[in-house]
Amino acid sequence: MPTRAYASTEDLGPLACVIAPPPDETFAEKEARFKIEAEAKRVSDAIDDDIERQRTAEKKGPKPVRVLLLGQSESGKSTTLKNFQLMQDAKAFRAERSSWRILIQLNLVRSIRVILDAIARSYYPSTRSPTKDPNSSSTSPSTSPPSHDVPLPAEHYLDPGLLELRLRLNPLLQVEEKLARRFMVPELDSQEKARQGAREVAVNSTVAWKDVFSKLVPRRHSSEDCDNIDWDDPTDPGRVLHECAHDMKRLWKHPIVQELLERQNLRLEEMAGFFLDEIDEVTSERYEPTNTHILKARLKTLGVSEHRIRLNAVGGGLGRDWRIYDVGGHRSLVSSANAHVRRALITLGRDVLEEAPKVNRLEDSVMLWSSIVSNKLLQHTDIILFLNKCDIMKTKLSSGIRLKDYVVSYGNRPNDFDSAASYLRKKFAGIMKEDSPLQRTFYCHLTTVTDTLSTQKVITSIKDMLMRDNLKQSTLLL
Ligand SMILES: Nc1nc2c(ncn2[C@@H]2O[C@H](COP(=O)(O)OP(=O)(O)OP(=O)(O)O)[C@@H](O)[C@H]2O)c(=O)[nH]1
Ligand SMILES: [Mg+2]
Repeated sequence: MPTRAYASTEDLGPLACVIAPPPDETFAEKEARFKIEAEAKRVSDAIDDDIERQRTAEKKGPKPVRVLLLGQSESGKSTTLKNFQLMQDAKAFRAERSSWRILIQLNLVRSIRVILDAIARSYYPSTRSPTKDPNSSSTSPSTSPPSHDVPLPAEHYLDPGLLELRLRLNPLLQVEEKLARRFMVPELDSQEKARQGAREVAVNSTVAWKDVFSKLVPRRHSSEDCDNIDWDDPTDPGRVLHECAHDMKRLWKHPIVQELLERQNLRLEEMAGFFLDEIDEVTSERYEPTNTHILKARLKTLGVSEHRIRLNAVGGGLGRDWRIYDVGGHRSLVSSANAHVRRALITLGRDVLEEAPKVNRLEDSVMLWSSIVSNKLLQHTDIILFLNKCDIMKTKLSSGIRLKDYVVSYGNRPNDFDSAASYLRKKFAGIMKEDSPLQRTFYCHLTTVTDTLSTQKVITSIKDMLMRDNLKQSTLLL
């Protein structure tokens, strides 16, 4: 039985004062306290033993494969991580669907808000939109090109059908407010806030966000599917969404809204977390997100988060532990890389045909790539480049958008995907050759990480390469 000798009150430090038993403690209270203390010590010792066992096992066994995901914000780092998690344990991934469900609903409501704000801007073209208030919980798309406050002809914005729709969709905004308030992280820097016009739903790496989400929806019992959601709960936000589904579709398809979005240069379908074409599915009464929906869901990451997964070895041998570090945003990328010595680093590029307010996305990717490959601390690290969002690039090129308008040096090369991809590969390979302090192999994959099948093939080839190379002390940085 643990014992504690208490000195006289004058000898007690501030902590001892707090934990000291009351001076008038009875015998029974003392017994109860000893029991609690003994149990706490048992738990604490068990945790210590567990940590020690893990440490010893890690020392004895093969070192975990460490992978760092780097890239600009919205380049697809967290989506790549989701693919790793899906590969590791599809069942566990399924079990988290109730948490993703809420996020997807939030993404959908956010798109509706963007439309409602665009309508509001057309009423008051010379004023700022209601979402420009950084303290507002409303969100606007971070991927949106700068919108132009173009007024609509009066007969359009006074269209009674549109006015009625706006009123009918008001409850949705309250749902968004309620959900988003739980997630808004007041740590976005002011530059980022200005870029977004308002806060985006974000999660800090220190927050167990899936727990937070799951608490928003009463659960029945834990299970591997969405059955752990109490579908009859009257406060489930899914109910409001279901009731508003028809109005959401009418708003999105409304010809005046389409005209307005076009005038304001708002291409919602290119924005992260776009579910307006899947309203029926997302708002259905017992909605369970598919893997594709989960990969499309957008939740901005803040900070660096570590994820531990175990992947099977090549040919079915003993698996290996992997530590994957997801670095939110694009700030302090290289210093993050230095802080975590890695076996692998994956960097992802964004859609190069996207207009950014100040700098062309390709230039942005080139600068980032150059700063990583030239970093002396990473000179022994092999780096794997994902040129991501190839689906978007393919669609844009085939719709007639010309790469040379974004990348002058592309010149008069053919404007098809294969030529563009080959040009970009060569460009990044050339930078590595020129800027890297030591010669190293250029690994590059053209990816669409929202496509599970193709991404899993890429990950498998990377996994096999890393596991084969486990005796080599080289480091791969993604
Ligand atoms: N169409 C398409 N969308 C993608 C692709 N990769 C990612 N996305 C989407 O882009 C959005 C942003 O992806 P994330 O994985 O959250 O980006 P991130 O790099 O983690 O961004 P931060 O957390 O801000 O650092 C998500 O909605 C993804 O579903 C892709 O290859 N194609
Ligand atoms: Mg992220």
